[in-house]
Amino acid sequence: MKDKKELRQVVRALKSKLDDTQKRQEALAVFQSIETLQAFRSAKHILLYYSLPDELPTHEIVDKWSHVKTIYLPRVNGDELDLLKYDRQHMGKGAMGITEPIGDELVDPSIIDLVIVPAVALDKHCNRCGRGRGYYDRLLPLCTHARYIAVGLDCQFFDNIPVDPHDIKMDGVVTASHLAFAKPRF
Ligand SMILES: Nc1nc2c(c(=O)[nH]1)N(C=O)[C@@H](CNc1ccc(C(=O)N[C@@H](CCC(=O)O)C(=O)O)cc1)CN2
Ligand SMILES: Nc1ncnc2c1ncn2[C@@H]1O[C@H](COP(=O)(O)OP(=O)(O)OP(=O)(O)O)[C@@H](O)[C@H]1O
Repeated sequence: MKDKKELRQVVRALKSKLDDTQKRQEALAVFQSIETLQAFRSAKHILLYYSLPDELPTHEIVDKWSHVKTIYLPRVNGDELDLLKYDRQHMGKGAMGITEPIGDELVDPSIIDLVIVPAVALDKHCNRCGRGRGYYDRLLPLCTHARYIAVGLDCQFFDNIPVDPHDIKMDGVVTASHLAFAKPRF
C-alpha cells in the first residue's frame, strides 16, 4: 500500500475533480446518516470542524446542529488544538486559513460526547489519515468520554490505508456511500 504522503497526493488529485454541488450533496448524505446513529442522538456536546474548501463541507451542518446540540470547534494553538463553543457571531480567520471561534473560554475536551473528525483518507477498518500534523492524534485521547466518527468524501474512502502506531482508530467512518463501524452495534 502507498505511504501516507503518496496517499495525500492521490486524494488531492481526486478531490480536485469535484465541484461544490457534488461536495454539498455528499455532505447531506453523510450528515443524514450520522443523524440516525444512537451515538449522535444521545450526544449533547459535539466537536465538529469548520471545513476548508477541499473538505467535506460542514458550514451548514455546524449551524443546523447548533440549534439542537452544543457544538464546539477546534482552534489551532501551536501544536495543540483548543476547543471553543461555536457561536456564529464570534468567528474569525485562524493561522491555517481555517475559520475558527474567537474568545478565551476554552472547554475541557472530556465534556465532548461525539467528535466528527476531518480526514484526508479513510478505510473500512476505521483507520483515518489526516493532514499530517498529528493534531487529532494528540487531541482525541483527551476526549475521554467521546466516540470518534471520521467523515470524508467518497473519493477519500479506501479498502486499506497505511497505519502508524500513534494513529487513533475511529469508532466509525462515514462517507456518502460507505459506512464502517468498529463494533457491530454502534
Ligand atoms: N477544517 C479543518 N479544521 C481543522 C483541521 C482540519 O483538518 N480541517 N485540523 C486537522 O488537523 C486542525 C488544523 N490542522 C491543519 C493542518 C494542516 C493544514 C494545511 O492546510 N496543510 C496544508 C499543507 C501545507 C502546510 O503545511 O501549510 C495542506 O494540507 O495542504 C490545515 C489545518 C484543526 N482544524
Ligand atoms: N500522540 C502524539 N504525540 C505526539 N506526536 C504525535 C502524536 N501522534 C502523532 N504525532 C506526530 O504527528 C505527526 C503527523 O502524524 P500523521 O502523519 O499520522 O498525522 P495525521 O494523523 O495525518 O494528522 P492529524 O491527526 O493531524 O490529522 C508525526 O510526526 C507524528 O509523530
